[in-house]
Amino acid sequence: MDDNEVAGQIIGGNSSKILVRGKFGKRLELGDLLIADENNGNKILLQVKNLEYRSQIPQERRELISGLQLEHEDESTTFIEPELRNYIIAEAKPLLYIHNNSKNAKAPKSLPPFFKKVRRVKEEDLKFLSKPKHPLYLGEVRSGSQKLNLPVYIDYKHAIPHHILIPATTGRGKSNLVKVMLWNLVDENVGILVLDPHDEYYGRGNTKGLKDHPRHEEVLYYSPNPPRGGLELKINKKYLKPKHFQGTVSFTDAQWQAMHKFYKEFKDEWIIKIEEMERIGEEIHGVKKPTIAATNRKLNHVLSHEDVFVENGRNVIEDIVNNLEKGKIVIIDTSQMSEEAGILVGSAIIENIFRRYQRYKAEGELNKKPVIGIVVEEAPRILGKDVLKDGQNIYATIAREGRKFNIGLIAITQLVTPIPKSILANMNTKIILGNEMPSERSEIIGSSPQDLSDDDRAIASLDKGEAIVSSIFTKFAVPIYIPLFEDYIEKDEKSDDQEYDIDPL
Ligand SMILES: Nc1ncnc2c1ncn2[C@@H]1O[C@H](COP(=O)(O)OP(=O)(O)OP(=O)(O)O)[C@@H](O)[C@H]1O
Repeated sequence: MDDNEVAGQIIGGNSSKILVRGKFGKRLELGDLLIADENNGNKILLQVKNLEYRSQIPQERRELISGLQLEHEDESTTFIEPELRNYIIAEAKPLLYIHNNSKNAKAPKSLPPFFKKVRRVKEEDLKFLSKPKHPLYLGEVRSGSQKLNLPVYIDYKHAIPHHILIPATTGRGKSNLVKVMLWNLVDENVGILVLDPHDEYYGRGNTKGLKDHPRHEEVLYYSPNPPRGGLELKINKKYLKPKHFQGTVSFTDAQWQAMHKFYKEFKDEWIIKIEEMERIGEEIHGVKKPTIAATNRKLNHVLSHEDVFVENGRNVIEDIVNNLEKGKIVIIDTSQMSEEAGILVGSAIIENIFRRYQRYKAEGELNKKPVIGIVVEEAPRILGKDVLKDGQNIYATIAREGRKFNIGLIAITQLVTPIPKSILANMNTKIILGNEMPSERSEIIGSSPQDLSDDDRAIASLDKGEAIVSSIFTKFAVPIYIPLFEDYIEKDEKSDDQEYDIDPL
């Protein structure tokens, strides 16, 4: 190894913590990826988890020296050979044992050689991070705060049905990450439903979004007031069922019973009939007048958006599901609706696709269908313990059973603690962005596929766009940098132009 490349030297440790003395002037950072080369060409990948000052000078003498410097501001009072007597020791965790062809990597079982010099990782060391058959791009490998030019992908066909969780406090880049992910999925055979309560993914007006994709015909945008190129979100109440209201407002047992009785009796006229009975003040099949009135009031509360919930017209839910099944991205703008109405719209669509995919599985047709991903923002609204205590909604059903039917959630959240542990543990890919709340970090770490017990501070100090991917589909918890969407698509457009320039046509 060229001496210029040396970042430090191994001076001890054990199988979970290797001690590396950092080279003076080449500061090691938390999260840095290091390589210890073995003589046979194999390598051990290490990651800096902790940094500590060490000094050969006794504490009292150090205090004296610093005191002299402070009081006399005398620069010459430095200690002799500071690089030898004061230095930094890094604790580095062995992450992987990489075979000399760099294509194979497994968990390390032996220690790197004692006194071995270590260097910083290079792109070619991580060739085993190859592009999978069904690529879902997440960003570039990051060593500490340095970005490498090495893309990180997971295979969406496996990763989406195993669910993806994106936790972070506000403003750390969750939506940016999802935009980058979706941009790259437009060309793939995967159906993605985006329930968008902030209307931030399509890119209305001058903001950039999925509408700017060269193949924007693969992206459908439904909104109560769509711009040109968008579609009207008008939902015929006839196609709503009682179970779609699970997770919207809290109904009593008697009110649920009333809804089911009306549905059984009047089928797709059930909502209209409840309204009618309330108006004329009649009882029906033993459902008491006050129950009818209260049920009607709650239904009206959820359905109060008259421009969205209408009494006639085609079945838009069916259209949406058909498009998902064709592998398209469907964005539903729920920004102008109440939270409950947005949840209802999502439930009606998801319940429909779930039913269809259950049928395909029973018929042995499921493998011919694209995988379906469902992007949900503010996940505790639908997966929170307090919501689920009223009964399981379709979102929780997908979190628990979707995998069997190739349907998965891409759940975005600021808080993970309100979500039941059993659901968190089922989310087998976590893309963890910065989080300053200790209780949240500890819940995320506790439910992660890889051991992140040493990463608490690293997660706290992640900058915008920096993340850690912990997944059963990656060989280690990969630190990544997510490009800014606007820059990323500009580059993508330029690289398309270049390809066009050299086209012989
Ligand atoms: N990878 C990145 N590089 C640089 N800046 C970024 C990156 N990701 C996001 N940002 C910037 O950070 C800001 C917040 O990003 P974003 O809206 O994606 O965060 P968020 O976590 O979704 O926030 P919120 O929870 O408030 O919705 C944006 O203005 C964006 O420009």
